[in-house]
Amino acid sequence: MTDTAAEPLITSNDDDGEYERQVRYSEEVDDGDVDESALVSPGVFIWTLTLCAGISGLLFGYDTGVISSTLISINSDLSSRPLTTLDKSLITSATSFFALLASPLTGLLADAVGRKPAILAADLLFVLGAVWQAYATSVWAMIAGRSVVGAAVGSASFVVPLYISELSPSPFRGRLVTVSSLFITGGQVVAYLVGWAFSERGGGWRWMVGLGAVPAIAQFGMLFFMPETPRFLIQKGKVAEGKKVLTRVYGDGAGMDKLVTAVLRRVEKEILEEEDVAAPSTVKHEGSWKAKMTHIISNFHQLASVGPNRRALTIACMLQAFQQLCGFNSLMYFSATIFRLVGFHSPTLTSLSIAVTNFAFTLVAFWCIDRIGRRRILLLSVPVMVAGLALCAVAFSFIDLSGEEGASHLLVRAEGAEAEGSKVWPAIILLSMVIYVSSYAVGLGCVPWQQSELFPLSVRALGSALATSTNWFSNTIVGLTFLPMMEFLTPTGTFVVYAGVCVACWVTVWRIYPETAGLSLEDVGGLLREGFGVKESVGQFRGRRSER
Ligand SMILES: O[C@H]1[C@H](O)[C@@H](O)[C@H](O)[C@@H](O)[C@H]1O
Repeated sequence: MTDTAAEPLITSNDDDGEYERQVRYSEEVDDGDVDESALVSPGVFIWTLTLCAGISGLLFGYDTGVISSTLISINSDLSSRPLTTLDKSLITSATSFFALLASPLTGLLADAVGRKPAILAADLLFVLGAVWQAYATSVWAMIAGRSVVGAAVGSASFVVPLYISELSPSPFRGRLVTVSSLFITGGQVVAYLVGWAFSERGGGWRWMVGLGAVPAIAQFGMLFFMPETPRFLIQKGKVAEGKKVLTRVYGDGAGMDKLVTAVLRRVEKEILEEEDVAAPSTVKHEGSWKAKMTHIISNFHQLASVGPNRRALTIACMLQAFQQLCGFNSLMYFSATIFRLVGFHSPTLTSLSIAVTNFAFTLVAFWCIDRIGRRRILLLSVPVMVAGLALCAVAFSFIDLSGEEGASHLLVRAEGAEAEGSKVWPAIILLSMVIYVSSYAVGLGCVPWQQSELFPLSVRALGSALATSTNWFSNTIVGLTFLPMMEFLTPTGTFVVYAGVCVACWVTVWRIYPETAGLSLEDVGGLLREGFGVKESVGQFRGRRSER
């Protein structure tokens, strides 16, 4: 390792973000020998931070999962009348729509004031939204409450993986980011259970939605003990503080001080290299509003015009779009409806099996995401999703859904009637959905949330935020189109369409998604410098695996 005890590359001269930079890195830094692969486990400090931050994931899962039970137990409690289909659609889609709007705004906030304040802001919104919904007396008040929760979910869903990924040592980054997916899917299971527990009580839905405030308050309290990410601190010139956090992340075992200094250098080097590319006016005088606006515009410009950034954005948005367009959340929102339609007597319990399968297989992802690699997991799991969907499509074609009203009244039928006939095909539908959900949970359910690692520091928050918006945009589309598709394309046609999306996903992943497992955040950028770096990354990954 070269001269790790030398002066810092970026020196701070005051606390308010104005700082000088010393461009002297080229000869002194050789980061090729930063070897994090010798680290054995993440350590208590990083585990504590990951678990604290993960609470936002729990809220994300809870608030998106609880809506199906809430809708069926509201009865006439809002606006003194039963909910119409339009009310239900608006209440459901308000969340994803506001999540879509909130992500880029929080991206700017996370860039300007930090990742930690962005989590804090999301907590305040979670509490406000929960209380608002719990006291709502009209449909519009409920829609407003769901919108506030949506803004919270949108912010949290992008900032938490970003926070964890910027804190994690590279060998564990995939796993630690997947912890937030575990919290999401765990939150969905809790939401189903709470929904089931309160569904028979008068006004029980107020408890369902109001309970969401509790974890948010707890996380808000814990946040004060959580640090900002070292990468953000160093970028803002707070090098000593950043180094302190890195030291706590890596621990003070033998050789760790060298490793910490080397990681610090690598981050500094990346910042300086990026600033060489950016317009000089955006680097100096960060205090004024005009400069802030120029900085934001320059970030958008950098994201769209600099080759590696554009490629990172393409991969991240494409993965997030496929995560939703493959139709998974139509099961989350409507599985009870589907199971009742095909004749299950306890549809809520059956749909709980979907949520539990999703959670259980996210645990499998947690185990294998760094070992097997992100790309390989997707290439292996997406074909299984296709098989599950194809089986589901075939099984539906053997079930007679024509009835008196015909397939055009699926929702109404689902509430009143059941399909007649053999129990075999409904069981096959359940089996096919379990196959589909388990393969989704292992791959597409969590790999796209690794998005932050694709972007260099200067555009990481903004890039991740735009990819998260793509997720919520696609989520809204699936939410709005699922029932009409079931009606006009038939259930068989609908699941065939989702299978087609999965095939497109597989081809795209195969062509453009490089293997990023085990690479440092700063090295991923190097892969995307000339192209998508797929071949090179796969070769490097094999090399790293055989060394271990
Ligand atoms: O990663 C999560 C997870 O897979 C959830 O189960 C799903 O509901 C979300 O939409 C997704 O973003």
